Amino acid sequence: MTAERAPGAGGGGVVDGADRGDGADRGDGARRGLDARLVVDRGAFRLDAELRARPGEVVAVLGPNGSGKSTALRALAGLESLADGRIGLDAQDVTTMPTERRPVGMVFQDYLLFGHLSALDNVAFGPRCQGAGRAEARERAAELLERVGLAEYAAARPRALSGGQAQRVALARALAVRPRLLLLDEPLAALDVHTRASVRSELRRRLADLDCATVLVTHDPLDAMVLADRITVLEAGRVVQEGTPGEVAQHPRTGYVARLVGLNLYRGSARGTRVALAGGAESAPAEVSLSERWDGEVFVAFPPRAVALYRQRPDGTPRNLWRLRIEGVERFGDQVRVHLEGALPLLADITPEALAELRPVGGAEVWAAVKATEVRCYPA
Ligand SMILES: Nc1ncnc2c1ncn2[C@@H]1O[C@H](COP(=O)(O)OP(=O)(O)OP(=O)(O)O)[C@@H](O)[C@H]1O
Repeated sequence: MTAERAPGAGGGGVVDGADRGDGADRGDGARRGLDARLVVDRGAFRLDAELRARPGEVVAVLGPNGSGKSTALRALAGLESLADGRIGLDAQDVTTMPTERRPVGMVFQDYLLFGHLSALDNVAFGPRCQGAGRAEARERAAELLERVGLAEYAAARPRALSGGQAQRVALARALAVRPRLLLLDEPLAALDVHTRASVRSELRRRLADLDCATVLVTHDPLDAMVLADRITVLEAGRVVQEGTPGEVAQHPRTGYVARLVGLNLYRGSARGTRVALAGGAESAPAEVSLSERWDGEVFVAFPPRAVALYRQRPDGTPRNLWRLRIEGVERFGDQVRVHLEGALPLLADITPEALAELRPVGGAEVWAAVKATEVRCYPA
């Protein structure tokens, strides 16, 4: 479950058994996808971060303002030169390769579509720059617009597109250069709140279909949780945590991460007002009840402060009630954060007085309750 650090010099970062390499260009054993150490000096600020993403994997770089997210993305795109480190892409060293020659597609925060070009010509722009003929570039652009569901908007100018559609054109444009690395800068920041949720789910599905490595930067934990397979958290130019969204949410390693992902988050399958959770690890799948009806694959989330803990089974049973084991307790601001395990892993923030009343001894079992109205649900 927990992220492992590669042992030894030059290792660092997260590895798994199947892909344990040191990033050297060595044919079979070489790491595919992105394998980078980015060192950028900007006077008082220094970015020194390792970033890895396998082909088909989406890695979110999450961090507060000024933590170096944009610097990292710009360095990957070749818009920022490295003081030290290396950028490997599918075992090729692209550290000093000029931006325009890198097999990298980028979606900028406000999409930066060319206002005077049609959607089709916007998408055809990259292939044209790479030397494709006009007909070939437009053919590839048409295919990509179709893939993002915008075939009928080929002739439209950017100003005639909604925010979500403009984002799809920007994505098609980035993919048109057949990138081995896709970079997304705050991909949902330009959208209003109502559009965000639907575009987020749609973008997730599109990213899941890609076979290139994807790195996106965001300061919104929800975007990172929903869009990414793995999250790398940057603070002050350094990686402070990395892992799957579940790992990062359940085991914050800094106050920033804990506040940021102050959510219990699960994925599951909804039917009516019940969600059967996926991947219940060693235990039987738990269920979460909702206050409204949903169907299909969803995320359910609720904050630790929405959890009440009881020694005895409470009367007037709330719809979500689990018997769980206390695994640990720590101070969390003026609250106490209780780590629970069992049918589902859970964080509960309660007052020190409430903890005193529970009188937990090691491994004690308690009842954890969450009102269905506290549970947020959104499409996976
Ligand atoms: N052009 C520049 N020259 C010098 N320092 C810069 C420049 N641009 C950014 N910085 C500094 O580099 C650091 C990292 O900035 P960066 O924009 O990468 O952070 P970020 O995590 O993307 O922040 P935000 O979420 O606000 O976009 C900051 O301390 C910033 O002040």
